[in-house]
Amino acid sequence: MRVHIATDHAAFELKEYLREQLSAAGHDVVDHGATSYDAEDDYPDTCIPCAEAVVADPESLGIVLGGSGNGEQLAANRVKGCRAILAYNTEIAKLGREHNNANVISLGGRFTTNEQALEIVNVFLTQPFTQEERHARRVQKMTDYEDAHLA
Ligand SMILES: O=C(CO)[C@H](O)[C@H](O)COP(=O)(O)O
Repeated sequence: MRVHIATDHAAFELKEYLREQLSAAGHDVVDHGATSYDAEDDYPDTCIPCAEAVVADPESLGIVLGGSGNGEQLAANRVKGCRAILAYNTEIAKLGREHNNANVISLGGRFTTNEQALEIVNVFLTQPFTQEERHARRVQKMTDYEDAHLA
């Protein structure tokens, strides 16, 4: 699967780890930066382009990383068509795919080990959306809102 990934400085090492692990597992990983550690960088600069790439490539999924994951999720969700969840365990990641058809996962690198993050990401990448009517209906209502109100 093609996987778009982005981070700020706070999870730079985690991004490098995930990129290596996911590439080794056969995923086509597209790295949207940061490309080096810079304590003054800003998460919207990498997370928004990452979310844009996911929306433009509907077969792909995305990962945004930061210290908490909060701002990174917020930044990704500025992009029309992006459904980013903040996940802190495997069950939340699973539900994000099953119920919400999330296409981006946000993780807080200051609150998870590299190994925990990889486990969460692997669940996210492998769990399909259920397609159940009630979940599809709710996701569609968000899409309808975007289509009606967002450029
Ligand atoms: O998690 C984040 C945003 O939600 C950022 O990674 C975090 O705010 C960066 O903090 P600092 O500039 O103090 O390293």
